[in-house]
Amino acid sequence: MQKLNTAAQMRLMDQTAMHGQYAIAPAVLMENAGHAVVTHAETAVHGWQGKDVVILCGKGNNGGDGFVIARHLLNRGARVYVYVLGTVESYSPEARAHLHTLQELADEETCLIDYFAPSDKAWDRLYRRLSSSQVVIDAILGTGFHGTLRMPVSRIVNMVNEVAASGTLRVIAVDIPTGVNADTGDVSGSGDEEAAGPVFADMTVTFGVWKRGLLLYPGRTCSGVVVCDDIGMPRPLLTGREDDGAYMLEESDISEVLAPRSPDSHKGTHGTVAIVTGSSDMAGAALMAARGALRSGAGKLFLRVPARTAPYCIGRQAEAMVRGVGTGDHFTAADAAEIIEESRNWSVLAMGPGMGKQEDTRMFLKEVIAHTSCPLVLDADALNLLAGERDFIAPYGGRIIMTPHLAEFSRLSGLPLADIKKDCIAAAKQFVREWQVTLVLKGAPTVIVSPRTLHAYVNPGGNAGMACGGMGDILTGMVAALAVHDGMTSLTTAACAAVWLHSAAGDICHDTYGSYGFLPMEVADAVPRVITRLEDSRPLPVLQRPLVTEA
Ligand SMILES: NC(=O)C1=CN([C@@H]2O[C@H](COP(=O)(O)OP(=O)(O)OC[C@H]3O[C@@H](n4cnc5c(N)ncnc54)[C@H](O)[C@@H]3O)[C@@H](O)[C@H]2O)[C@@H](O)CC1
Ligand SMILES: Nc1ncnc2c1ncn2[C@@H]1O[C@H](COP(=O)(O)OP(=O)(O)O)[C@@H](O)[C@H]1O
Ligand SMILES: [K+]
Repeated sequence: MQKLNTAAQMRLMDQTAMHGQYAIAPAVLMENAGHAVVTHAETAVHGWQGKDVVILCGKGNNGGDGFVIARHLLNRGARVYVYVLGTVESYSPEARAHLHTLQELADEETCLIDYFAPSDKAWDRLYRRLSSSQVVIDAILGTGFHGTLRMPVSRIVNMVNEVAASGTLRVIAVDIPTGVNADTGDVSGSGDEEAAGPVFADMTVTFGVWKRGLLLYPGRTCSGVVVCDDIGMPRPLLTGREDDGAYMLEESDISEVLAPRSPDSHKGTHGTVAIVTGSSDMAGAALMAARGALRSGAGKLFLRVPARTAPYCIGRQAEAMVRGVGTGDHFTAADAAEIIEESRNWSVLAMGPGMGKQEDTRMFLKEVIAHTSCPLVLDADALNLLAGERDFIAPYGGRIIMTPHLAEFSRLSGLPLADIKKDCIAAAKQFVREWQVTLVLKGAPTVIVSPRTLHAYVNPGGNAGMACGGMGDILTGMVAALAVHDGMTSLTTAACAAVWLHSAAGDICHDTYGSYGFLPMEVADAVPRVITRLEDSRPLPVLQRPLVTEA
């Protein structure tokens, strides 16, 4: 699991490393940062020897990294053209020291330093320099960026993007591309066509730990391939938990929590999953949720649908035990007692996909939530029906997982869609603080938040081929099956595992079909292969350990 930090958390990390107990000299961290960029980017640019490299150095410490980069590139045989956007006095002591060293190396031939002062001539010179170079290093702004890019940075960035679009210039970003908000992934110019956009990099070498903006869209689109280098930060700072933590899920996190099946297990060991959902014209949603659960290892599966939906479901998924409830084409309050009674034998209950939005279905839903005791997975129409029902839900939140996509989340929470998109991690955490549920905010990427710790887990996988009706229904069944998977330590752990497996199965389908036309059922059918891959990759039998520390 990789930490995903905000700019403020990075500042604190830097402060603790340099001025706290560890007392690392600031120039050393900057040295390590610059050296890391040169080393990691070497393969991406097919070697530095003989390359012409433009290094754009802003007036903060990101620019300071640029001075270090220039020195190391000279040693590797490149010619460097360093554009300095700050004044010598304005730099931090460590950046100034590195600039001083570089000045000693300036020879007008292999190392040219230009204190950039905008003028027609200067712009023209920069454009020609970019056009005749093979690589540009974006050391303009790092985690200190906020708001919208201002002159002269805005024009420089536009120029870099324009020349890079011609295809001959590789763009390497230092720490984060200039113009990407490290906390949110929002970028300069979003929503304002007049404003300058961010740098679009081929590669970003980031320092210490990942910044959230490198993983969240649209920032992720600007970052290219991301490499994280620890630059010698003390280990406790790299791995310690943060108060407002966010973490990126990785394959090893999931393989460690999915316990191998015990050879003498039986169907009762693997959980009795109930899916209570569907309505007259949405039988498919119920069937897809059922398939998601079965392909994720549910021991037994009960499917309960409205009476008139049952004929479309019976026999379509032979493994599911299907029955119609009531008399109509959607659930009504009168159907609740039967489900509540049956739930005594169920390990988990999922509701919502294709359930419809009738008022009497809302009554049914609230009755079932209030009078059952097993974990509940609520998706799709169940969430639409519960919009604004925070006070009703919160007391039951400890056993509820909600899996909204962004539009459902907007309806449910009352937050405008644009605000959610601007900072989805903050929106998800705020919601969980109030509603007290485990939240799976689906999208690209999907964010899971634990109600106990308020930590956010971000799943980087999946692909645009998964943007297809029914994909979420599969996930609903998967979350339910994993919630009662042998050895899961919390609903948050189960939700993380389900989301990761779902996206990895989607990525297998992408490998086969590309971005178009693979089906939700095919994603479900790929899940066992993902689980097998995880089992095969395990070096040794592992002891169960919690993915999510809930203490
Ligand atoms: N010890 C440290 O602090 C280390 C920091 N490092 C580097 O330092 C960077 C952070 O340095 P800083 O905090 O100095 O921040 P930056 O270098 O990102 O830049 C801050 C400057 O940018 C200006 N600025 C902010 N928004 C702007 C906008 N919209 N348009 C134009 N100018 C804008 C600010 O006024 C400020 O002068 C990191 O990203 C990393 O590259 C590395 O050297 C590793 C060690
Ligand atoms: N571009 C994408 N990248 C990654 N995952 C995606 C992408 N588009 C969709 N998905 C995933 O597919 C699923 C779609 O769910 P949802 O919108 O609820 O579909 P439906 O309601 O039609 O079943 C979510 O898990 C989402 O994260
Ligand atoms: K940068």
